[in-house]
Amino acid sequence: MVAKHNVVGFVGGGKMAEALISGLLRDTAIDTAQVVVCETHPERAQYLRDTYGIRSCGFEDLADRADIIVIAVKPQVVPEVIESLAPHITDRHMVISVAAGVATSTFEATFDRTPVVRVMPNTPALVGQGIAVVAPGAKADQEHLDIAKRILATTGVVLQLPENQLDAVTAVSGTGPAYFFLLAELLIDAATSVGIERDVARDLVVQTALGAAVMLRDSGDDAAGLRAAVTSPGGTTAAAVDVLEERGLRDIISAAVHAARDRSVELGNKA
Ligand SMILES: NC(=O)C1=CN([C@@H]2O[C@H](COP(=O)(O)OP(=O)(O)OC[C@H]3O[C@@H](n4cnc5c(N)ncnc54)[C@H](OP(=O)(O)O)[C@@H]3O)[C@@H](O)[C@H]2O)C=CC1
Ligand SMILES: O=C(O)[C@@H]1CCC=N1
Repeated sequence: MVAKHNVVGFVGGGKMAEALISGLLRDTAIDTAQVVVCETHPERAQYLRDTYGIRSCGFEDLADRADIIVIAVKPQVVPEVIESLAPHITDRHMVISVAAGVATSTFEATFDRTPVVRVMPNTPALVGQGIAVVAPGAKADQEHLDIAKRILATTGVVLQLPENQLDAVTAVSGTGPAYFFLLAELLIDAATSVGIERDVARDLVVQTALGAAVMLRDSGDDAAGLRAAVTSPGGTTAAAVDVLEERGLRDIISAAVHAARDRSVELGNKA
């Protein structure tokens, strides 16, 4: 974990910040006094105070208390956050940004001596099952990367990749939970259309997804191999997969990932 003297300050207290805060606080070595948040909505700030026992404050106070500043606002808001933080950033700060698409150079253009680490986490961080990819900016050294990795490790798996892969990562694992949630939503609806009660359908779909994910992770076999093992010749799975292939699921998934990657690039260009 971060050291006892570190204070992590979140700018933006939305869904992603909450997932990271919950992970941090699951680590028994970190105290609630080591996490602060700056959030514009008073009721959201209140919720975070009530739920996690952390403090909320304004920009100046946050920069004063925290040495690790996590940027967790929407990419479109990043420029105004940089402007608001700039007068308060000193040599003791480092910045971790989770904003989709926003390059470390965007921060470095204003915070010229500040180490910046760009991170793409995902919301399963909330339940300790996240995956986050970290990429160092020009001023970040191994110590800053290690701090970012230790923070993210409280929420799940951490990988390091070059920053030029982060838009693609955003399209796969950052956005990825939504692909699986949509599939679950559609499967549950389809289950009810063949006569299964909705709550039973939910149990069937959730446990099937969990079992498939654990097999993918632990069996040593790849996705195609595991699918082949379910697919008896001339059987039910073949009937279903034929429909998915004929109707273009491969192209649909590929187009979706490209669209998400392109949007990440676009968000970064606007920031
Ligand atoms: N959600 C996800 O799955 C993931 C999100 N991310 C990234 O995390 C970042 C946050 O996303 P997410 O948590 O979903 O977004 P949210 O909108 O849930 O959270 C952002 C919060 O910050 C508040 N806010 C806006 N401006 C300021 C400001 N100037 N100072 C303080 N707080 C402010 C927002 O208020 P308001 O609503 O008024 O704008 C909102 O409550 C984004 O950059 C996103 O790309 C990365 C990986 C996954
Ligand atoms: O939808 C978004 O833009 C953010 C980034 C990745 C997941 N959610």
